Amino acid sequence: MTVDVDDGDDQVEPVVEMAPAVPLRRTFGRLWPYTRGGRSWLAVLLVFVLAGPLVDAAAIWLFKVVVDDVLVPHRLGLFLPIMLAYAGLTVVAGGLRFADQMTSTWVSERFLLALRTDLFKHLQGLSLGFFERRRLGDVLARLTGDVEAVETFLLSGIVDAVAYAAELAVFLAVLFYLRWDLALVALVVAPLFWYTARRFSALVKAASRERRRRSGSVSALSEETLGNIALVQACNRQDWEQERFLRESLARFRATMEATRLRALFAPIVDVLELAGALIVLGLGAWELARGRLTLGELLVFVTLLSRLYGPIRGISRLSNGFYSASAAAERIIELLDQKPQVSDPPAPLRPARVRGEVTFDGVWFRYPGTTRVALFDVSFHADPGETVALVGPSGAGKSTVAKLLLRFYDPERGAVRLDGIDLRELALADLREHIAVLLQETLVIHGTVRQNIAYGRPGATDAEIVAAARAADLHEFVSRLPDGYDTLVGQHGRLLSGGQCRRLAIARAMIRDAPVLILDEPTTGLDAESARRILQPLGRLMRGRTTIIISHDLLTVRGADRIVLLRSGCVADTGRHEELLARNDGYAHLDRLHRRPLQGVP
Ligand SMILES: Nc1ncnc2c1ncn2[C@@H]1O[C@H](COP(=O)(O)OP(=O)(O)OP(=O)(O)O)[C@@H](O)[C@H]1O
Repeated sequence: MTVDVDDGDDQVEPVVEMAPAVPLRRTFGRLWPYTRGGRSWLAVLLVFVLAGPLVDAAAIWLFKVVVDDVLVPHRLGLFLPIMLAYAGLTVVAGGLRFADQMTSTWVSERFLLALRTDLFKHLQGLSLGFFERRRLGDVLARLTGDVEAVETFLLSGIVDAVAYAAELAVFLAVLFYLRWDLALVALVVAPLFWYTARRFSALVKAASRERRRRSGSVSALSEETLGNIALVQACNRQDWEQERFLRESLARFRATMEATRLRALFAPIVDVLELAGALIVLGLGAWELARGRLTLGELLVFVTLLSRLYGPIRGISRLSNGFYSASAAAERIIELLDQKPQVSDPPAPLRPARVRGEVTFDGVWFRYPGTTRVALFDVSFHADPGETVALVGPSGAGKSTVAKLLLRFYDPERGAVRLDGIDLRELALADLREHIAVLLQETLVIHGTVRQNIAYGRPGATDAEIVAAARAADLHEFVSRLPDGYDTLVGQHGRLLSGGQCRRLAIARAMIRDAPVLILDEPTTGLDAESARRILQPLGRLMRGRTTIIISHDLLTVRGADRIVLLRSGCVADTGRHEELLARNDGYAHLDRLHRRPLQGVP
């Protein structure tokens, strides 16, 4: 592998933007609710964590007793009970460590579970517009890597901080009890620890934010390249993609090295500070020993306790580095959690008992978020229950936008879209979409069996209903010939099915939804004449008795519609039946001629 990609990153548009900085307190407040359900265990964990240093301090104290009361005065009778006490303390310490490890893993994994599932739920509720703006790979990286990284921030962070604080308190108390003056001297280096930690954490945070951003970029590029592999290979863009990937990976590598360099530099600096503290105390201790103001046992215990004291001080300083790097991940999660869906349920949604399927667009104006161009411009049309309304017009006229508004992926800027006379904004989103079945241009097939794909339209559908839907979609015969019938896996994106079969699968799925309103977005796109002809019949069965909004370039498929709405540049240019429009609208007649031309000469 060559690693000589120029780092002239500044001129290149960033793959993924840096998430906005969030103060630590807010990060904490935003993530704390996810500990719900595990808080009592967190309290139990704290008890274990607090008990640990007490047991340790007792063991160290026993050591002093051994030296001063057994070894120095040669009173060996006390040896056995002291050893038994030692053994007892070791067993208790081991038990505490086990319980501590199990409980802390449980608490942190529960926290991650809650955070990740909530984030996933939140993402699923976000509007289509969010996904159209964001790079999916980056969103996935936040859902996986960043969630994982944030754990340090909240749980292990808190627990370790409490544990260190407890150790500090216990050991300091014993040190002060032994010799308060020596203890004070030992603490002289503490502010230096603190100052160094503060300086380093700011630098570590900057490097960590960069690292997380680049991880998102790497993930986004992987998803885009591998998801479009056919295009990449067909256009021979592998080298270019490799270069982009390498550039982001290198940037991530550099950011990781920078964070590691800072952390690695921090450790020896702390060692030097610690050694300085210990040497001062040792010097003073030896002086006191020589003058008979300190026993040997006391000095040994003092130095041992001192080494235990610096452990937590060093730990707390290290923790602040970990805190800051985890908060870089937390910022990326909070940015997602702060996203509000562009459309949401009304506070008190109307719940009509029965929907007949009357669709009305009433003076609808619409602009895609973040754009200035008006996509729909005072669009009005009406479909009575059971009627078929066709939306036709040149590419970019706004036909698919009408469908998106009917599904309430977006809300109109002005005007209203109504179902049975009720503004869609007054209905619950789930209820609205329950009443609409949709056949998109790109047929969506999930990785699963034929049966699962059809039943995706209505969970809980019986086998008989699935077969009936497949029959109506002219799919049953084909499925019956498959080796595993309805249990045949269709492969990711329906790779094992032809375009026409995928379309019929989608028809079966729409059929089983049995919704009063149907949206057909270019139902014959991408199919050859024979396949297109073969789906017309099942489509007809699907449309029967339902209000159908059919979007098509192809005037031949929409001639029979009850009404045709001719859209041009986001406006309704004309409305009427095929013959009426043909007679009075030159633009429509022109479109019609365009569609006929390729057919001329066909026998
Ligand atoms: N997500 C989006 N963000 C911004 N602009 C968009 C978005 N989707 C569509 N547009 C713009 O809105 C206009 C209408 O697009 P729309 O997809 O509704 O046209 P269409 O008539 O369905 O075209 P086609 O027949 O090619 O599918 C176009 O100018 C398009 O560029």
